[in-house]
Amino acid sequence: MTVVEDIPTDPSTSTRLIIYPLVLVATVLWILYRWQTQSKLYKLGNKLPGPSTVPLFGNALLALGKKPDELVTLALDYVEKYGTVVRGWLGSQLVVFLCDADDAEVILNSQEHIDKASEYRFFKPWLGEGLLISSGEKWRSHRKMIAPTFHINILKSFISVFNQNSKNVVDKMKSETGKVFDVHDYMSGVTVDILLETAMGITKETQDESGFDYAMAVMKMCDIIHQRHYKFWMRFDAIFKFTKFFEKQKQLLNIIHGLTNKVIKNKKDKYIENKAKGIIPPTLEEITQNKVTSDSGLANAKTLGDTVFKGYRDDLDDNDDNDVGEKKRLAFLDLMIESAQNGTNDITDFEIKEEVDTIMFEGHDTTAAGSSFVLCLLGVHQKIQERVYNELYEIFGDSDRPATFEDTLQMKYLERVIFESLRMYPPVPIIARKLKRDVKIATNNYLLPAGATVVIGTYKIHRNPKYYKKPDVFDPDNFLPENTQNRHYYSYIPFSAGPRSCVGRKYAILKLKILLSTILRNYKMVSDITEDQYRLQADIILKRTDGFRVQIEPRQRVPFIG
Ligand code: HEM
Repeated sequence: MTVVEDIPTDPSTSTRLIIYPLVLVATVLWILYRWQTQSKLYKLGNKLPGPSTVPLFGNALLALGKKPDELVTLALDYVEKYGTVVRGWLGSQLVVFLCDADDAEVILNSQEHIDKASEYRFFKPWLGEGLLISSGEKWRSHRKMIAPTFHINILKSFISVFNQNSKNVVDKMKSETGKVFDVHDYMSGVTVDILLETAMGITKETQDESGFDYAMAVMKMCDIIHQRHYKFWMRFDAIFKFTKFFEKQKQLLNIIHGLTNKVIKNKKDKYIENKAKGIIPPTLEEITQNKVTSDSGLANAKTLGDTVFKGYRDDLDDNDDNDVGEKKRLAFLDLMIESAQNGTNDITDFEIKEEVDTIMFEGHDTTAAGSSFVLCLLGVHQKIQERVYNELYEIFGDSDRPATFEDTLQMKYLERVIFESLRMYPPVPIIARKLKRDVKIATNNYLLPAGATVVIGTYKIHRNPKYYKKPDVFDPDNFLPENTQNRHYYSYIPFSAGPRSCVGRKYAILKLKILLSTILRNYKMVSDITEDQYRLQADIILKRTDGFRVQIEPRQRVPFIG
C-alpha cells in the first residue's frame, strides 16, 4: 500500500499563489484602463456632458438591477440634467444620446452614418441580414428592391385584407364588453394576421395550424429580444446560451423559419408551374408604372402624412409619383419571388426569407403598440374621441360598410390623432447608429468620435418645448397644417427619416386608419386611469408595463351631440 504523505506547504508559497494572480489581474486592468483613457474615443467622449464614471465600468452600474420602467425614468432624468446631448460609458463603449432635432438631422440625413448599433445583433438569429440590420451594398441594393413593393398601388390592394381582419377583431373583442382588459393582445393578434396575408399571402382560409403557431412564435420571439435588451446579463451571448430563453429561442426560430421556408418553396414552385402554363402575374413594374388599368381617380389625393413627412422626402415618395389606383393583390413575398424569377432582381431564396422575416417583425410590434396607444388615449380623452367618432359618422353614417381608400383620405381628424399619439408615444422610442467616422453636430459644435454609438432620442425630441408649446399634453391640433408648416422636420420622426427611414410608413398609416376607424365605429373606448399613471417600458418598442388597460362599450351608431 502506498502512503501519500502530506507535504507541508511553505507559507510564503501559498501567499505567492494568491498574490501573483492578483497582481497580474490588477496589472491587466491597469493597462486596460490606461489604454482606454488614452484613446481618442475616450478623450472626445469625455468632452461631452454626462454623469461621472467608475473606472472600467463607466456608467454601466447605473443600470444594474433597474426595471424597464425605472430605466426610462433614469434616462429622462439625465437628459433633464445634462441637456440635449448626454454621454454615457458602458465599459469602454461610448454612447451619446441626442435629443435635439438639428443633431438628429445630421445623423439621420446622412448617407454615411447608416450602420446600426451592435444592440441590433440580438435580431440576427431571426432576421439574418434583412433590411433592418444589414448595411453597405447589401442594404442599399435590397432597399432599392423592397421600397417599390410598398408602392401605393400595392397598398391599396391590401385594403380588403385590412377591412376583413379589422372586422374579425371587432367580433373577437365583443366578449370583453364591460370588463377591463389588455387591448394590446388583440392588436398584436390582428396585426400578425394582416401581416401573414400581406407579406406572405397566407389567408385565414389557407392557413393551417402552422399559421397560428407562427403568429404565437413571432410574438414570443419579440418578447425574448425585449428581455435581452433590458436584462443586462442576457446581453452577453456566452451567458444567454445558458439561459432557458436560448432553448426557447431555438424552438421558436424552428417554427418561424420552418414556415417562411415552406411558404417560399410552395410559392416558387407555383410560380414556375404557372409560368410553364403561360400564366404570369403582373410584374412589379407593371403594377407601379401605370401599365395595369386603373379604377380610381385618386392619383393626386394627398393626406396630411404627405405634408408632415415631405421635409425628408424619401424613396417612398419617389415610388408613388406614378400612383394610379387599386390593383390585383400580390403579397410582398409574391413580388420578391416574381422579380427574382424574371431576373429583375438578384436575390436568393435565403435573402427573400430574411426580408420576409424582417417585414413580419418590423410590421408587427410597432403597429400593435401604435394602435394600442391610440385606443388607450381615446379612452382617457373623451372629447377627442367624440370628435373622431363624429368624423367617422359623417363618412359612414350608421352603415356597416367597409372603408375605402377614399374614406381614409376623409379621416383627417383621426389622422391627426394617430400622429399625435405617435408623437407622445413613439413605438420606436430611440434609434441607434454606430459612427464610422468623426462627426460634428449642431449643439456646441461637439465632435462625436468614430466608434461611438449614437442614440437618437425620438421620444425626447417629440417632447421638446422648443418644437411643441405644451409637449406633454395630448393635442391632435399639433398637426393642424398651420402648426406643422413651420416646425423643424426632424422634430417629428416616429418613422425615423432619411435614407434608413421606415419603408412601411404608408402601409402603417393606411392600416392604422382602417383598423382604428373600424373599432371606433363599433366601440366607445373607456379608461379607468389617466395618462400620468402610464408606466412606460424602456425597450426597442415603447409599451406600457402596466398593460394597455381599457374598457369598451358598444356604439349605438348615432352621432355624438356634445
Ligand atoms: C406605427 C408603425 C411603425 C413605426 C412607428 C415604425 C418605425 C420605424 C423606425 C423608427 C424605423 C427605423 C429603425 C432604425 O433605424 O433603427 C423603421 C424601419 C423599418 N420599418 Fe418600420 N415602423 C412601423 C411600421 C412598419 C411596418 C408596418 C413595416 C412593414 C410592413 C415596417 C418595416 C420596416 C423596415 C423593413 C424597416 C427597416 C428599413 C431600413 O433599414 O432600410 N415598419 N420603422
